[in-house]
Amino acid sequence: MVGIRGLGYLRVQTAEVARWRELVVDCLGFAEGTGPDPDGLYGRMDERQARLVVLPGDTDRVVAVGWEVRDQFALDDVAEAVESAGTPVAPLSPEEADDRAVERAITFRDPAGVAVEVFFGPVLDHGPVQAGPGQRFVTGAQGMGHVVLPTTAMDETVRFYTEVLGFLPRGAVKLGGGTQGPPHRRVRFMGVNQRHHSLAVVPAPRSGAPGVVHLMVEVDSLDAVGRALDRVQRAGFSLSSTLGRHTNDKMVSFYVRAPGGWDLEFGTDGMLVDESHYTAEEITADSYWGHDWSASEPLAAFAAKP
Ligand SMILES: Cc1ccc(O)c(O)c1CC[C@@H]1C(=O)CC[C@]2(C)C(=O)CC[C@@H]12
Ligand SMILES: [Fe+2]
Repeated sequence: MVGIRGLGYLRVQTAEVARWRELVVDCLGFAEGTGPDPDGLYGRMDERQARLVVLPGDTDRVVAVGWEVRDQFALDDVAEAVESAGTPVAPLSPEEADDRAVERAITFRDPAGVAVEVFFGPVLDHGPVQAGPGQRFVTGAQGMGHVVLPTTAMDETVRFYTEVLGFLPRGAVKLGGGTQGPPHRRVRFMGVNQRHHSLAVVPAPRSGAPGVVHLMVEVDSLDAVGRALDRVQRAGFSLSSTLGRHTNDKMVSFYVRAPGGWDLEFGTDGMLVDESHYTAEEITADSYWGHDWSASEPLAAFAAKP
């Protein structure tokens, strides 16, 4: 389909690694792996050594979004396409690649200012994935999940991901319920595999930390979502949105606020896109039911300049 096959990993930094551990390990059922930074948190979902890496830092922000390609040839193709589009590309050093448990990777900035890494050859950990009881993450051919990135350069960001990196448009939703009159601002969804969207971009008033709106991960049962929802509430995390079912990817999910003012979306029952029939549609509601955002604090990405 396209060079990039899926969301491979997300690296973030935080001033509150311990609270992150309570959220992702104790509540959301990530298995805890090990990695090069003894003070970091390495969240496993499957045979990969780590999908969600939480590193200690003084501010809360995304460090890198890692996209996976098939092999070394696909990686070279991506590097060439990005360079030709006028964006400087740097290889990661062998030490940096080891650090990420991949064979080789490159890095560059997207028009939203996010550090992107593209890699091939993830190193596997064949030990059992000690995820939450009875819980399995949905990854494999659909990748780790999806990320939603804020951008002050909407058109360039969408053009970059679609025309340079080969992401496929997977529809849109107007912001403000479409009541504001043209020109409309839209959230745009993009995919690289059968997961409806691996990436969405949202127009935002400013750039900078945290540089992300949410990360979505999927599990294989509604009961696992419900139990995680019980645990996040018992552990005193605030729900950004109640449980609901989205109209585009059909995912049943809730959103929980992570330290740093962005969200983790935790869902199940996402649809599989069949590219032989799919056309990009515009939805007019987030959800069939649920997804009440009214009690949540504003996302840091949409707050006025600090
Ligand atoms: C509409 C939708 C479909 C599938 C998703 O995985 C998903 O996260 C969303 C929600 C996107 C949602 C939005 O459209 C408007 C602006 C919102 C409410 C935010 O500020 C965060 C989530 C955003
Ligand atoms: Fe989402």
